[in-house]
Formats: sequence, C-alpha cells, structure tokens
Amino acid sequence: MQDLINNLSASVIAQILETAFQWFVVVDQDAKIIYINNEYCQFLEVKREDAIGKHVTEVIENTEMHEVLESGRTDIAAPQYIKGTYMLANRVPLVVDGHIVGALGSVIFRDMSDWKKLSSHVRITIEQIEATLRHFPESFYSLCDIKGSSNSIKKIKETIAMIAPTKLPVLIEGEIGTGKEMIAQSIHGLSDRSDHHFVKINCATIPKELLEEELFGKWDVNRNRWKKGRIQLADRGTLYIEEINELPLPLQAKLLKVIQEERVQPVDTDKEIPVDLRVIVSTNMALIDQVKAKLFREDLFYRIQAITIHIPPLRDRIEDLPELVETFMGKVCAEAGRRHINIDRKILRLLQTYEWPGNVRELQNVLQAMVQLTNGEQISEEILPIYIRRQKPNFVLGHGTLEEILFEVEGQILQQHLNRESNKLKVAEKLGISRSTLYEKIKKHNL
Ligand SMILES: Nc1ncnc2c1ncn2[C@@H]1O[C@H](COP(=O)(O)OP(=O)(O)OP(=O)(O)O)[C@@H](O)[C@H]1O
Repeated sequence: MQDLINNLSASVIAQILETAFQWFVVVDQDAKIIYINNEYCQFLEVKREDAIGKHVTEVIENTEMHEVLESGRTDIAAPQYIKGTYMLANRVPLVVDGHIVGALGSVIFRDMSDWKKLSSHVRITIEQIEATLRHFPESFYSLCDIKGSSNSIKKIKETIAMIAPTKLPVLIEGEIGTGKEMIAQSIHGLSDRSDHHFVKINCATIPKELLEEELFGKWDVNRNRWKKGRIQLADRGTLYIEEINELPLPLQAKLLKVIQEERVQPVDTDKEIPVDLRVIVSTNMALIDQVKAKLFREDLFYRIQAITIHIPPLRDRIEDLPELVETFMGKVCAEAGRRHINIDRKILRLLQTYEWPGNVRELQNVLQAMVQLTNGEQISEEILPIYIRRQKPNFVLGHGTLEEILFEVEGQILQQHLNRESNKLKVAEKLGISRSTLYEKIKKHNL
C-alpha cells in the first residue's frame, strides 16, 4: 500500500483530494485542522489559511470529529446539520501503530436533493438487478436455515432428516408464520428429488372454480394440447399444498386418487397421466377437527397424516426467540446496508413476553420496522410497537437453575410494573418493597 502511495506525486494526491466529489477535512490528535479541501472551504465561507490550525469545532458547525478522536468510533453516513441543510458525513479515526493520530472527515452528500437523486438512482439500479435475478430460481430454505434450539425445533429437524429420503406424504400443522413452507422446502432439498421441481399451490388463495384446473391440469380443446396442472409440473419433484383444509371435498377425492394410484386425470378428458411425486401438505388448523366436522375426507386424512410435523407457536417455544432475533437482525441490517444494531436485555425481555399471534413472520416484520426507525446502533424502547410495550403479564420460563429462573421472572415482574407506572415510589409500594430495594433491583436487572 505504502509503495503504491509512493508512486503518486504530491500534485496528483492534491488533485485527488481537491477534485473528488467529496469534501474532506483532516484533523490531528488535538482536533486541529491540518487539511481541508478548497471546495469545503468555499461552502463554509472560510479562507483555507484561516481554517488550518484551528480546532475543528471553531470551523465546522455541529462537527463530531473531536468525539471520534476520543471514542475511536467510525461514523458512516451520519446526518450533520450545516448551514441550514442536512448533509451525510463519514468520520474515521486515523490509526498509526495502534494509536489514534487524527481523523478524516468527508461529506458524501451535500444536501437532501443530492441524496434523493442518488437514492432514486440506487432504487432503479436495484430494480434492474432484481429483474435479472428473477430469471434464476427463488431462494430456497434448507435445514440449517431453521433456527431455534427448543426441544420441539430440535425434534422437527431430526424428523426432517429421517423422512426426507422417503416418498411418504407429510402433513405439516402450525399457525400462520411458524415456518411450514421452510420445513417443506427443507424436506425437498434433502431428498433425492431436489434436482426436480418444488411446486407449491395455496388452496385458500386460488378461486375455488379455478382450483381443479390449476391443480390437475386441463385438456385445452382449442389448442389441442395439455395445460399442465401443478401436479404434472411437480412430476419427479415435490408438490407442496398449502392450506389443504380449503380444498373442496370433490377435489380431495381426486387428490387421494393421485396419491394412491400415481396417475392424474386432467379436467375435460378421460385420459390419465402417470406422475411420480411426493406430496407435502400444510394447514394452520388441526385437520382432525375438520374430519370430525365432515369438512375433510377421512380416507385422505389417514393417507397423509402418518407423518405429521406439528410446529408449536412461537409463544410456546419462546426460548427460540433470542436466536431468531440475532439471525434476523443480522439479515435485516445487512439488507438495509446498516452496521449491526444491538438489542439489549430489556427489549429482548419485552419481545419474549409478547404473544406473537403472527409467529416468526410477525417477529421478522417487527424487527425490520425497528431497524428502519433506528438511527443509532441501539434499539430504544420507544421504537417498539405500543402493543408490545403494553402487554399483559406472560411469564417466560426459560432454561436454567431455579435461581436463574427466579431472577428472570423477577426482572419480568419489575419490567411490567415499570411499564405501567413511572412513579417508582408507587411501584415499590405495590410490590411491598422499599424504594432503595427497588432501585437496587432496577440496577441489577439493568432496567
Ligand atoms: N425456525 C425458523 N428459523 C428461521 N426463520 C424462520 C423460522 N420459522 C419461520 N421463519 C421465517 O418466517 C417467515 C415465515 O415462514 P413460512 O412462510 O415458512 O411460514 P408458514 O408457516 O408457511 O406461513 P403461512 O402459514 O402464513 O404461509 C419466513 O420468512 C421464514 O424464513
């Protein structure tokens, strides 16, 4: 690196610094300006010779360069208000032999319109890239993408590994957003059918009158050819039928025939076409109740239920939440082009006491919104949706010794009281402890 720099003459370096799109300022370890480019000086309306040697705070409004020197932190695209406009600035400490010897500041966007112009350009480019990517297969989940260390998730992963190589039908039961499709994809991915298609159909989203044609195909009289249904498209691969409970009874009989005889009879023909597929079905209600209510055929139920994977709702395996949060935060921050954002114990505890009716998908959406609403590197409590902040008690019994569990429960009780009542004296009275004990506990629990 040093050699490469040595190849550049001082005048070339000066040109780079003076003509780059960015504005630069360099300070020494005492935060005194040792370099500032001409364009930046013009904008600040200062003479360069006057600026050099001055403390950076005397020359640049709202600067944080001196703080970067003290903390050693790096600020990327930090908004800074200068001369009536918001700019985006980078601030980086300069380190030699492990010591901070100064800092480099650069203004990357000079005002909001610059910034908006670039962001619309970036949006268009992203759309073009995404359009190109759409020609490639969709991203596919595998076993290692299923996060969680609760006994139920461990058991589910073991079951997937055991049954994947077989051709047996699988029934996946779980509330919305619990990961049913992920599991279906993982089974397909681990099977010897993975080189063929994973075809999905959702019985609740396709109008009932079109479902038969969509699933079983049709003989197109006008064109004198087959319009393949999803069953045929999944030949040699896997057919994943979502919300099977919505499949009308006559079509249930037809599906049973496909599973038992491995032949499909498209609409408007007597002809039967051989198919080789594995069927995975899912439902977000207990299918046996549908059978009892005569809404689901008993014979089809017994044909598909031999291997049933039941995914418990997130609230019943809340010990999985920290790992899910960690995974999604990493993913969401990377997608948003942000550095890692921390979630402290207090926020995590609030997330763990919420019921999550939309399960893992809801958690993912909440984290996504929280990242978008956060400027810094730490999520603050106010950013949490109000319904999560103001929830009813729901104690989380985590793993650990009795002492650890009691400590966890104590933290949750304190948190819930403090959410509802800001007057600490009243909280202490309600809990029958002195104010100083309450303060000690707040400190101990980092609330
Ligand atoms: N255990 C898990 N680990 C990691 N991500 C998960 C897990 N469970 C669910 N997800 C994520 O949650 C989202 C919803 O998962 P998926 O679509 O598989 O759920 P589903 O049960 O099929 O939902 P629905 O019934 O609403 O169609 C996906 O983005 C998925 O990646």
